[in-house]
Amino acid sequence: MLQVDSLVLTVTDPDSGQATEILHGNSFTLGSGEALGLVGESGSGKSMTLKCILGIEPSSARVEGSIELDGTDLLGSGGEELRRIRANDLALISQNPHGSLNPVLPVGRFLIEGMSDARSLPAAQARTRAAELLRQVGIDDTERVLRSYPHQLSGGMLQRVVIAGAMSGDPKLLLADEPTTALDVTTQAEVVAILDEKRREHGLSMIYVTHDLDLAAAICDRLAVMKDGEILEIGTPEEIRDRPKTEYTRALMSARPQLYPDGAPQPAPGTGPLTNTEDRA
Ligand SMILES: Nc1ncnc2c1ncn2[C@@H]1O[C@H](COP(=O)(O)OP(=O)(O)OP(=O)(O)O)[C@@H](O)[C@H]1O
Repeated sequence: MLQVDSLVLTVTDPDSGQATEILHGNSFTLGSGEALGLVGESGSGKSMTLKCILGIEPSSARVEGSIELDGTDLLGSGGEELRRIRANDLALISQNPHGSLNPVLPVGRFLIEGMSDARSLPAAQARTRAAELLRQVGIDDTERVLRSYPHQLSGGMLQRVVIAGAMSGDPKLLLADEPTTALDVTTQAEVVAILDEKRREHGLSMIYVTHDLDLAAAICDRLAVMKDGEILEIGTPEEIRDRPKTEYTRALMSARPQLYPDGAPQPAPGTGPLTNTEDRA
């Protein structure tokens, strides 16, 4: 469903006029319902890859190559149509959920406005649907959360709200950019579990950006290892573990001593029932 071919991103410094190539001709594909982990150290170009797909690269950037979503080249001409496709078919879950939510709107309004048929739904019905969305991401006290403003909720609760909002828009592809980095460890496991569960339930494709090879191996079908703007190798977690093609991948794994400690794939993290204990509101 997604085919990225020879993706090059070049950024020009507005002061010096100097051009720097950030992504160096990367190619990868993503099948329907598949999850790909983009793994690599800081600055390797993971977030920039997602930004190119979303069309939110820096204004000083030039993107070359092609990014096809179900046959439509997102880098092609036809601005309005491409914007519509991106808005309907892609959903971003970023590191900071505050960036996805309007601080002056209660959470209920955010969810209702994100519903594709919001305008045609009677208010009470939209609210019932919003509450149902929250229940699906493990939030029980829906009335209070729907009334709350983002600053009144914890990061973990907000990230669940963002996931609920993403699901309500019925996207084809989830782009998750280190969605749990800002959360405490217990909450991280809960949010990853809910994201993984909902993605599978809805049959969505996903690109999951992370530094954490263990985590990516647990929730993704394939991993792409990135370094300095280049994808070095792509393979299943087992292939990356058993037959790493590059020294860099080997080093990345040896820097993670807990990866496959028994030689067995790790189970998906935190698949138990969710609690709302991290909510401070
Ligand atoms: N707005 C920008 N303008 C110019 N260069 C940028 C900009 N944002 C990031 N870069 C550069 O692009 C490269 C890739 O950055 P990117 O944010 O994609 O890395 P990353 O792998 O996602 O790292 P992290 O895990 O720290 O988020 C880095 O060298 C970074 O300095």
